[in-house]
Parts: sequence; C-alpha cells; structure tokens
Amino acid sequence: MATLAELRVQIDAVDDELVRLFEERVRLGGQVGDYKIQNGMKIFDRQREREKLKDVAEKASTEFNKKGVQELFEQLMAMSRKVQYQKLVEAGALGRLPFIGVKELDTQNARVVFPGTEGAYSQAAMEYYFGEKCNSFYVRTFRDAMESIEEGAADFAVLPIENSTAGAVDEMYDLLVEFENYIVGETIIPITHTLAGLPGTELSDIERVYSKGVALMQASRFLDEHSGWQQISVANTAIAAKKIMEDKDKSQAAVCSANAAKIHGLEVLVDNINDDPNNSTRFIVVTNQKIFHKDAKKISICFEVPHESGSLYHLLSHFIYNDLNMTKIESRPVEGRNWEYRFFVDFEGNLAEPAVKNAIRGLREESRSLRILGNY
Ligand SMILES: C=C(O[C@@H]1C=C(C(=O)O)C=C[C@H]1O)C(=O)O
Repeated sequence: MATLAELRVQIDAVDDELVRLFEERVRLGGQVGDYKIQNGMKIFDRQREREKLKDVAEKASTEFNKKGVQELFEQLMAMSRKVQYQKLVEAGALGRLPFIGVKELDTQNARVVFPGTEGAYSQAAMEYYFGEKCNSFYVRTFRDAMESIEEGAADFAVLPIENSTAGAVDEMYDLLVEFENYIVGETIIPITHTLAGLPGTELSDIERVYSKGVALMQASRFLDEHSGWQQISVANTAIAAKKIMEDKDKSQAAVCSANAAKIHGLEVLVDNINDDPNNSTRFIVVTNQKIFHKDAKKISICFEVPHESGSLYHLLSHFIYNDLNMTKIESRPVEGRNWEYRFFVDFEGNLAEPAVKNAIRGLREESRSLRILGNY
C-alpha cells in the first residue's frame, strides 16, 4: 500500500492540474464575456448552466460524485459569471444608474411628514434628524405618509423600520416595495414607554390599554403582570394618548412616550415599562426623488429569488465575490404567491463604487424584480 507521503504527491499532481484547468476555464469564460458584451447578450444563461450540470453529473460514476461534481460546477460557473460581470462594468456597459448623486440633501426648506399625531416617536425622530423647527405635518398611518411623499405633498417622510426588541416593522418593508419612494437617511432614537392615563387614575381603575401593536409587544412583561387588562391595538402610540384624553374614561390607559402623555394632558402612571431598558428604533428618511448622498455608506435593496434550491445562496455570492459586507437580511412573503419570498438586504457601499455596480449588475440579471431602495 502507498505511504501517506506518496499519496500526497499524487494529490498534489492532480491539484496542479486542477489549478491549470481552472485558470484555463476562467480565461475562456472571460472570452465568452467579451463576445456577449459585443453582441449585447445577457451574461447569465440558465439553460446552458442546467445542461452543463446534467452533463457533468452523467459523466460521474457514483451518486456521491454526481452530487459533488454538480456542486463544484455550480461554483465554477458562478465564478465565470462574475468575471464576465466585471468586464461588463469595465466596458461601461452597465447603463447609467438612474440614481443621482447629490452633495447635500435639501433639508433646509423641506416639508416633512410623520405618522401618528403630536408626540409620536416618529416626530421625535424627525426633530432629531431635521431639527425641532422643521416644517412638518402628520398623517394617521405609514401608508398615508408614503402617499404624501409620492404625491409630493411632503418632501420627506420619517418612518420606523426596525426596533431593537420587536424586530423589523414588516408593514414598512411591504410599503417600500409598493411605493416608488427611496430611502435617503436614517436615524436611531431610544424608545422609553410609559403607562399614561387621565390625571388621578389608579392602576386598579384600568380595564383597557391602547397603543400601537409593537409598543404593546415591547412592554409585554409589564402588561402581562396585569392579565385583567385588555390590550387594544391602534395606529400609533400618540394617537392612543390622544384617545384617552378625549374619552375622559379612567378605565382606559395608553402605552406612549412621556412626551406624548404631556402633550395630551395625561399623567404618567408608570414610567419606563419597556422590557428592555435599551429599547430603540431605527427610522428611515424617505423621499420620492431617486437621489443618494455622495458620501452614502449603506445600500438597501430587495429582490425575489426563483423557487429553486440554492438560488439565495448563489445571489448572496455576489456580495462575497465583490468583497461587500452585508449587514442585514430580512424576508417577506410575496403577495399572491404562497411560500415565495422577497429578500431585503442591506450592505455597506456607495452606488458610485465599481464593486457595488458589479454586484448589482449580477443580482439584477439573476434575481427577479431587483429594486434599489436607497443609498444613505
Ligand atoms: C461562460 C458562459 O457564461 C455563463 C457561465 C457558464 C459557465 O461557466 O459554464 C455558463 C453559462 C453562463 O451562465 C457561457 O454562456 O457559456
């Protein structure tokens, strides 16, 4: 029987040959890329790749090797595509991204909309981002705010996208797909809930607690200690505070900020009721212009993937091969198509960078309905 050293000499010889063949394959892939660019063809040829996988599997002898050789060729073909996308970007055949880079966002004379009413957390986030004196108005729901932007009634909207305790604000993700608005900024603010009621309310008076669903979730430990209280979801925490003030009924209380309680003439009955003392929410700034700040560092995109094994894996490889750092991924069901999903990815980068252009080019060809939601 051969010794370990002898076997390794044989493996080394095979590997040297593999490297030589790999380089030869990459070179030929590059030539295919040149041909496609000259003839205006798409890089990704799904049919050809399917045939190739079938062919190489047939040439392998065992089930194990058939599977292995297919995995190997999936990788090889993905790499060859990346070389071709690179060439496409270098040749300037990317097509101009319709996003326009701007030096500054015009926030000075802007009219800003936020959801809820006076005292909403979105208002606090807006004032933090645009300054306390900004020209603003409020609408009832997130959808109303997105509509105000699309119609041009406001220049910017400030909307919650993610909470440190409750996670993604699902509705916002869906609205970003539905509306042609773009993210141009973000800001994070601490969220400290209180239980607020009419002045003089005792905890024993309370029968119903009103707030936004996610706020009730963020205070669930405290609320669960009072199992007799009915929890009722309304559009917004500050809208809940306003309702309590208007109804003048001591059996009702709201989960809202101390500021919302004060604005609506309520008394803070219990302060700081969120489960997590570091509870905070990330808000996005949305506009209807396709612009991005020249120094923007983060890109949000979304896409649907074909319903096939490994498709997400292959799409994500565009980030790896272009050395881009992914910071977040979310998925949401695609409306009208059960068990199919749309993915939302955040990654570091600027739309003007070649690596970003290259990745987006590949993602656009290989996914369904890729959308750039913003660079900020
Ligand atoms: C090299 C090509 O481009 C891509 C890469 C392939 C490969 O590496 O074999 C196959 C199909 C294309 O998706 C080609 O079209 O032949």
